[in-house]
Amino acid sequence: MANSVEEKFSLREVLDTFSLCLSENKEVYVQHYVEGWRGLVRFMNSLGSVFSFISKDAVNKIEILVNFLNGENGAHYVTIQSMVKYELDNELVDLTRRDKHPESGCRTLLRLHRALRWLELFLERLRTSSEDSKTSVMCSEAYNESLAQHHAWIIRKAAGTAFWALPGRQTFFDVMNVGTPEQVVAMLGNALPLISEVYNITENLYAQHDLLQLP
Ligand SMILES: CCCCCCCC/C=C\CCCCCCCC(=O)N[C@@H](COP(=O)(O)O)[C@H](O)/C=C/CCCCCCCCCCCCC
Repeated sequence: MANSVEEKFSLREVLDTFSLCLSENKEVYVQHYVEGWRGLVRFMNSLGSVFSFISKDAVNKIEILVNFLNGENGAHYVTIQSMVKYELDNELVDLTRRDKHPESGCRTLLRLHRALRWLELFLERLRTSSEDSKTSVMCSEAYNESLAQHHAWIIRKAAGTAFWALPGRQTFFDVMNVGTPEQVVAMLGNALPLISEVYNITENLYAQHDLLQLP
């Protein structure tokens, strides 16, 4: 009993983790970024095994970044900015096709970065939704506007099927464990600008170095 209380998911805590991502000079801490994703994956796992193919991929990418952070060159992976500089300076990124560095930090983080755009779009829809809005529709619209453009047909099909298994809006809100729908809306209103800022800083950094299409 004590365990289940301790482990109860709170979306507020997860989104707070994203607020820790930014340093004073607006660099993005990799540690907090992956912690934020870990929390989101926990939330997704609580929705059922139909999402496990998605969470496996996310966990795999989180682990790749954690291994860099804990590895001998970990000091270079403290922020996304230092990671990009280190990997580019040392030719550790496959720029045109996957070859010597198929799992660089830069390409791995890019996949999560694209997913962060999906999250931003989905949460914004959720924030402005009404009682009869369908989470499956909000989720697939957000997906089609973001991640889908980078996914093969088979992945899009599987994702589209999984979205139909999403619980309704009220159950979703309950699992988020934030409080009343009004409190959820307020919390999303506070969290979204932070998520957008992390997204925009990363997007600009990747654009500046021409890294947005890494294979
Ligand atoms: C209101 C509560 C907040 C919502 C909580 C959302 C929880 C979401 C948690 C995790 C999201 C999944 C992140 C997925 C990362 C996908 C990265 C990716 O694009 N990987 C593909 C490309 O990788 P490489 O092959 O190039 O290495 C890979 O092919 C993908 C495979 C799996 C399918 C990914 C489908 C993504 C759908 C995202 C929507 C998740 C919906 C969850 C609904 C709660």
